[in-house]
Amino acid sequence: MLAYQPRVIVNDSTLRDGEQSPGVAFSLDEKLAIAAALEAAGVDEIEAGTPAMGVEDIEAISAMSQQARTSQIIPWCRATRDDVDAAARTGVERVHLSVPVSDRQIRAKFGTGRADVLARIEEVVGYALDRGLRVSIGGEDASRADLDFLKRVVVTIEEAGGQRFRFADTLGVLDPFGTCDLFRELARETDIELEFHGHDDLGLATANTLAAVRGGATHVSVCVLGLGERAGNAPLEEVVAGLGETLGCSTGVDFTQLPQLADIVARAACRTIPENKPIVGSMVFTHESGIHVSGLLRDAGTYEALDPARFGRERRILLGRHSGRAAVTSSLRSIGLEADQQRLERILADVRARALSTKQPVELADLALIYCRSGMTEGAV
Ligand SMILES: CC(=O)SCCNC(=O)CCNC(=O)[C@H](O)C(C)(C)COP(=O)(O)OP(=O)(O)OC[C@H]1O[C@@H](n2cnc3c(N)ncnc32)[C@H](O)[C@@H]1OP(=O)(O)O
Ligand SMILES: O=C(O)CCC(=O)C(=O)O
Repeated sequence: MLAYQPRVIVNDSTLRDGEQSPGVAFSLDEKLAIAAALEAAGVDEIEAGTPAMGVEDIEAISAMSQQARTSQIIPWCRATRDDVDAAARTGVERVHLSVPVSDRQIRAKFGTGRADVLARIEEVVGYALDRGLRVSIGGEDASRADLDFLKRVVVTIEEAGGQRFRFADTLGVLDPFGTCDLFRELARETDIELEFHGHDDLGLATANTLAAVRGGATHVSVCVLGLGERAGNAPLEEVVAGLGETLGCSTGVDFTQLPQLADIVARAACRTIPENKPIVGSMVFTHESGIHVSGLLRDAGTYEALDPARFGRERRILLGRHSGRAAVTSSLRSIGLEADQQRLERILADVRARALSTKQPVELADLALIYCRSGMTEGAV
């Protein structure tokens, strides 16, 4: 039997933490388009913004909530009555309330201590429940908090009637083994839902998110393309693919929608998608090296663990400085050309030289020219 959830709920925060990326600002139309694309991809929950920011944000969250059919729209709030009141004005049914839980943040932000945080949770959860809202609580900086205190936090949430605790690795300082252990400890303490929100300061956000699920997290907080504060958050596309591929968990996300979703978000965020970005980068299903291509042409599984078609992508073979004979022969055949062994050697040498001089892949049109030239050389000899 699996020790972790076979169906993990995805909470996408592109429109909240994602928009907190320096310089990123989404218009209402962009927010509605992103929310629609997230829903079309099968994302369960959309953290849609921060009502405390003002009327524009309240109206945007409200508009997304009216548009949504299957995704739950959830506003992000601080743990205050005023923020709950602002959230209630959006007309949503659920609210997420965040509170610092590390001693360092509690002291700096509230000038108080742990008892104050527990009292705030109790008070504000009750306040939100009285307004007919379902409540989850976010523990900001949970990764630097005392574990025994975190256990008291989850018990307090449960007793107050909250339904979820989000563990935030706010500064991205956890490692996967530690994350898994922490979730095992918390899952032993409570029956409420447990969510992980990981930042990527050490490049570990995806790994930590998968480890949290392994430890008992029921929910994962992610952003498309890993947008978010500083180095960003765990990328939605990596987490859903990783959960499926490595843990065999389903998320309900339609992987074929991921490239389009990434394009919509990248455009709205004015960010380019790195070519090697897992799942959605333009080059991640493209192969050049001779040994790989020779293997792939016999059996795609030799050098491809992920089937590009599952992600709405296509395999591409490019010619370049690392190409071998099998790749060149196959590319020539794709444009109706054949070369004997000697001619193939000349073509391969030319392909490599061209790739080096241009620092670009050698396109099929270039290959056709190289092929013609190799015929002329042959005639001249
Ligand atoms: C790790 C994260 O991602 S946390 C989410 C970060 N998101 C944002 O900051 C959203 C954008 N923020 C904003 O638009 C503004 O900061 C607002 C509207 C939320 C608040 O604006 P202001 O009233 O001008 O406050 P300001 O930004 O100067 O400071 C934040 C205040 O929230 C308090 N605060 C911070 N976190 C919490 C919390 N979880 N619960 C209660 N209060 C909190 C701070 O202590 C500070 O209080 P103070 O004004 O009494 O000193
Ligand atoms: O408390 C939360 O909801 C998490 C807030 C956040 O974005 C973070 O701590 O990184």
